[in-house]
Amino acid sequence: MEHYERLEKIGEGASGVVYKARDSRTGATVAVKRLRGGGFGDHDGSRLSEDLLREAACLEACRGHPSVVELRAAHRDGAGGAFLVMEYVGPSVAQVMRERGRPFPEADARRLMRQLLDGARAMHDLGVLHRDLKPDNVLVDAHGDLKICDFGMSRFAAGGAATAPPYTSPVVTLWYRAPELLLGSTEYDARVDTWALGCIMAELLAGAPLLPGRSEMDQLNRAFDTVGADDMTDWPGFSRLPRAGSPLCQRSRPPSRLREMFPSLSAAGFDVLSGLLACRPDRRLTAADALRRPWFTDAESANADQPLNACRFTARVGGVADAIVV
Ligand SMILES: Nc1ncnc2c1ncn2[C@@H]1O[C@H](COP(=O)(O)OP(=O)(O)OP(=O)(O)O)[C@@H](O)[C@H]1O
Repeated sequence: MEHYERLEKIGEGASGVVYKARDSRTGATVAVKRLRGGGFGDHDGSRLSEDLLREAACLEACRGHPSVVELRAAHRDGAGGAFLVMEYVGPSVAQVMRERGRPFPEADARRLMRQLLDGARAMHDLGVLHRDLKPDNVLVDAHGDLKICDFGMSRFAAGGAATAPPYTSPVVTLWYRAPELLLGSTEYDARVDTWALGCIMAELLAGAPLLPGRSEMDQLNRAFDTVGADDMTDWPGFSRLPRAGSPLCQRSRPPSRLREMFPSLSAAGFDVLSGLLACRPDRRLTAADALRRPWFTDAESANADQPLNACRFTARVGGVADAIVV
């Protein structure tokens, strides 16, 4: 860590603290995430090493994709700490939305979703599940482009018995958690990420979270009441869900309210939104499917996706940083 001059704290979460820092060898501004110990398995640092290796390995696999934050280095220090050094990007979409205080127009939302879906498609092709996509984990750079960060919950899911299901449940922050996860699934796939991307798309368009649940069951109720239960009980994987017997699944539900919630969204935009937010995983769009829908492929929409004004984002960076004394 002696090469990194700590500048200011820029974030803090369950897995660690993130600082803006300067690499004294190159002068580059970087983000350094110090992974926190804690929990029984950390006594000898083995759990910390495992977490560091997994987050670093998933980031490393996606390295080079413009919509994924770039890993520069991963270190363990003598004091039992672990660090990830990444390119410094900028504020999160959550911070930008809070300070902006109003929804994004459809053309901006489409441009941002194209980047997020392309990053997700690339990571899913590589067998990486992010498992914690949310506006806090999407960063905005000085050009207004998005980069997915925080691979602390991610894991490899493809190939080899060691990576086959069952997977951990619960994963994903409550408001962005797919119905099958809320029902306890341990055999989920990349579509848990595309559900979260559907929630992010709705949030960009509405300026507020779509499903701000207070508990797992409240979250499931809100999901069913908003997008419809979509014959969830007929999904072939339904009977294997640990909470398949929940009375919430038997209750009759009104049809989806999504269209009335987004009346001015174009038909092509609604096709993507409703496809990402299909309750049944087998009917939900993958990231690759979504990118092939007319909202993204129409020549007119491709041309309309102009870059957002960079100043809109950079002006806010100083306001959200929390300066510390080094
Ligand atoms: N490369 C980066 N550039 C700029 N800011 C970053 C970068 N990486 C992380 N941050 C900031 O730090 C915050 C926390 O980072 P991260 O999500 O990786 O930590 P975490 O401990 O896993 O958080 P959580 O528990 O909330 O998921 C992010 O929301 C973001 O604001």
